[in-house]
Amino acid sequence: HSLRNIDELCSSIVRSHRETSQYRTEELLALRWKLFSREEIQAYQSKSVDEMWQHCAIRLTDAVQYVVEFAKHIPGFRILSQNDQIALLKTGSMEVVLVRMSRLFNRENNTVFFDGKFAGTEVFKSLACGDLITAVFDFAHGMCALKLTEQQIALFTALVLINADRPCLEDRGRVQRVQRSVELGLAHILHRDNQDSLMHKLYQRMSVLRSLCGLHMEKLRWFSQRYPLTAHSLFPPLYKELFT
Ligand SMILES: CCS(=O)(=O)c1ccc(CC(=O)Nc2nc(-c3ccccc3)c(C(=O)c3ccccc3CC(C)C)s2)cc1
Repeated sequence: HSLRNIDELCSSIVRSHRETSQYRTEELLALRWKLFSREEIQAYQSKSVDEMWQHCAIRLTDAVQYVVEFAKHIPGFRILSQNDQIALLKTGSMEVVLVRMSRLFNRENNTVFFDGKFAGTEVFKSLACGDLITAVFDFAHGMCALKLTEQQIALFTALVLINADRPCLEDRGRVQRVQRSVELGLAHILHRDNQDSLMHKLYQRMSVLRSLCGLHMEKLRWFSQRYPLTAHSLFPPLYKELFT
């Protein structure tokens, strides 16, 4: 790995992160204080469980769509087999969405960007999965505390996605080689930013992410047992494809 092609790898990952971030951080920071009114919060809280789940699943699927685009622009990702690309997206796309979402988290009033404004946990009450919501907010809080730059987020999310430990990979060796180059890219960026100490913190975040996504899958299983019709016919196809 000459330094030149690590540099090239980093810039192509940062470029595809920029091109596939649904919202640019700066435009969202302008919205930071746009909160839901009492009436709007009431409206969310009076939705039925399956209505609110469906509403969220649609927004989550939008965000996942951009992650799929991001993955397709990562040089090493494209050379993997179709099946390995699907396997990595199946287990990694939600994790990438959660990392990306945390850049739009306002730590001052503990709100996350949702449906065009910033929402506190009370907005998600009718989902009936308070522990998942608390865990998502706590994770976002922890990510914000690291104050990652967009470039660091780009390399970190590429590493979250290209993970050779994922289940049912056909060519684990090839994924390992791509993962290694992305790891070198992240280490290069952190060294350049004089923040080598962040690396082990990011690895800790990755294990929190894994348990958080496990909780999301567990809640989704609970939901689809209780509301099979909604889960099977009203959820977006991509959501079903990736999360069930
Ligand atoms: C991710 C790319 S981005 O450009 O940063 C971006 C792009 C778009 C948005 C707007 C957006 O869709 N925000 C959503 N927020 C939440 C949410 C919800 C509960 C707590 C915290 C955030 C969504 C969810 O549906 C969600 C997310 C994580 C776990 C669980 C759920 C709900 C389950 C039941 C489907 S969607 C935000 C950020």
